[in-house]
Amino acid sequence: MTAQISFRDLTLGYERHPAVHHLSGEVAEGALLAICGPNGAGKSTLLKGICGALRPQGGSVDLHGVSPRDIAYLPQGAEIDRSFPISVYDLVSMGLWRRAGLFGGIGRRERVRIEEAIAAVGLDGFESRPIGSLSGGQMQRTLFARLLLQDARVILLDEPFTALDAKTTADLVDLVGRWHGERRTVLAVLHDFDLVRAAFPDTLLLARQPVAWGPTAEALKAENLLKARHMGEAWQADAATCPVAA
Ligand SMILES: Nc1ncnc2c1ncn2[C@@H]1O[C@H](COP(=O)(O)OP(=O)(O)OP(=O)(O)O)[C@@H](O)[C@H]1O
Repeated sequence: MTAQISFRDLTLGYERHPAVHHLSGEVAEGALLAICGPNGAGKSTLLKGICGALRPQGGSVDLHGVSPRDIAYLPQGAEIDRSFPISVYDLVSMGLWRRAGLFGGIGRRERVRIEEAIAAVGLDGFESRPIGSLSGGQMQRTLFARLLLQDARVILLDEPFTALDAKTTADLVDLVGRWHGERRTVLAVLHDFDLVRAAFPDTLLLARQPVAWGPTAEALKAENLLKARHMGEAWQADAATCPVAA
């Protein structure tokens, strides 16, 4: 196995409060990994640590030559500002900015790629719509089209299918499968265990500390889920203490 991401006794948190700690292990290049766990388990925090938005309080994340800037990261819907006055076409085209630059640089070839990405997510005809007028599902399709253009080796998705209908979910899960087929490394935070079992070969079950990590059927065994739940309930009481970060 060639490692794409290595965690070494990683601790991530906010001020002195750790949200993820004692995480060690490797994500293989080309892996399709679900990250599951109770609310507040540190799942979003882990993605932020991988893409460099949050610096480790302890330990390290090694991306094996991939720059954090070359990672495609889709945050939770709530963190995306939809009041910004921009069209579907322009938002999708931002997926090319690393190559084309922020201003100009979009020629005929790039325009074809943008149109193809919009078509691939089923949004033909929506090109000039302001993003503020889109439904939640249409917005998520738009963001996936932008990811398509980013052409990243590592893709991080934070609850990408939450509040989507079955058809939109199925279409976007297909895109994730396509990235997996292209041997990109995809990590997705998910709460829907049925979906994880159906579409994600491997799972990291997190409750601040790793509870289980491996083939999905094994990681999501009832006893592991129970353990994660108990660990989740336990930290509510004394969330502020951590011998590692203190
Ligand atoms: N910006 C922040 N400042 C301070 N604490 C934070 C911040 N963001 C998250 N936290 C805390 O860190 C812990 C982990 O949060 P995180 O968002 O990573 O959990 P999660 O597993 O993604 O949860 P959920 O399933 O509810 O989205 C929580 O206790 C949360 O309150």
